[in-house]
Amino acid sequence: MISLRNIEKQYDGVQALRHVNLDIADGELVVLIGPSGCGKSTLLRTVNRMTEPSAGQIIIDGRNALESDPVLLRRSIGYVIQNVGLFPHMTVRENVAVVPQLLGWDKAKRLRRADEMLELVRLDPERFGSRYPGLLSGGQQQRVGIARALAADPAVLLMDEPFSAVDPITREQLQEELLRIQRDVRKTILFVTHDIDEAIRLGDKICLMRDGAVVQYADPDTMLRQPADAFVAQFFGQEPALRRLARHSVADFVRTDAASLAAAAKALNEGAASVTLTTGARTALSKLLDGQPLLPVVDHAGAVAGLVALADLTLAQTPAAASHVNRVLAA
Ligand SMILES: Nc1ncnc2c1ncn2[C@@H]1O[C@H](COP(=O)(O)OP(=O)(O)OP(=O)(O)O)[C@@H](O)[C@H]1O
Repeated sequence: MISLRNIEKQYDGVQALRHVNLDIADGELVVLIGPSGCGKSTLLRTVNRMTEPSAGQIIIDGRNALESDPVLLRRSIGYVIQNVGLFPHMTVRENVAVVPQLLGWDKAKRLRRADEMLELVRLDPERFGSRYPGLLSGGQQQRVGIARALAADPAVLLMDEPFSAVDPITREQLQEELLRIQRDVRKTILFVTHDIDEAIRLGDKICLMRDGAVVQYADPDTMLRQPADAFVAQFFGQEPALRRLARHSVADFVRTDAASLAAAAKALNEGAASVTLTTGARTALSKLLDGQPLLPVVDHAGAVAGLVALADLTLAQTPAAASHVNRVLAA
């Protein structure tokens, strides 16, 4: 459990954080979001004391973080940033093993651990372990960054816009991977983003900030259904029901009956664009709105897994489609 109590931060003349109170339960992924300059990164960085608060308390698992040795504190908390910050002259495996090395693990143990972490983020250690980071794609580097942050098995992970620098398709894959990893490892995660769909997709809770203060702290569904004020409602936009689709992937809507599988196979043979089971439901909806009446769905091996149709994803188009969508959204 992380408890932030009455946190204030002043820079010369700027009140970056105002009276912030926030409790983050163990194993929860909390997304910080809000307009540019509202204090998201500053708040994130107070947790491992890269930024020292001007006032307030930070309690991590009952211990006052402001009384801990800041260097040891930082080593005990994973940190992932936008451009990863991998060491270019070290191999991928050595990069992942950096914190275990600082913690004094012996070489065999830390390299074994690095390979386990690379497998966790689905990078084959045989193929990627001895490469240098400059030879990896942006998405692969981001996976290495996550593997590195998890290597010493920290209970807490801080992620500051980790997926902002990659293309939208890679971003969706990384989001899916993070959710999968989180199901396995259950870390307490604070995650900063600018992207509302990303916040809704990933957050167990969302903390919306404005001018250094918390405006609303709630699970995504509550935030969308019961915005605390006009600012929150405006921030999340006019279409809360469509926003809620962001929590879903194609797998939640896919039709897998024999007729659908046959139609999907036929469409694929005719060269139709496809989506995967992990494609976000909103991405699938935009493709369908682009004019394709149905989308074949394939699994990770490229095999036909079913199809999604516009009626499945547009709310209330037909009573049957609406009730199917509402069933999924209510689940
Ligand atoms: N080192 C610093 N010195 C002075 N002012 C700072 C410093 N770091 C941040 N600030 C100011 O504190 C406020 C909050 O900044 P912060 O980076 O936390 O916001 P943010 O919500 O993460 O912004 P963005 O979304 O644009 O990254 C801003 O007004 C910023 O200009």
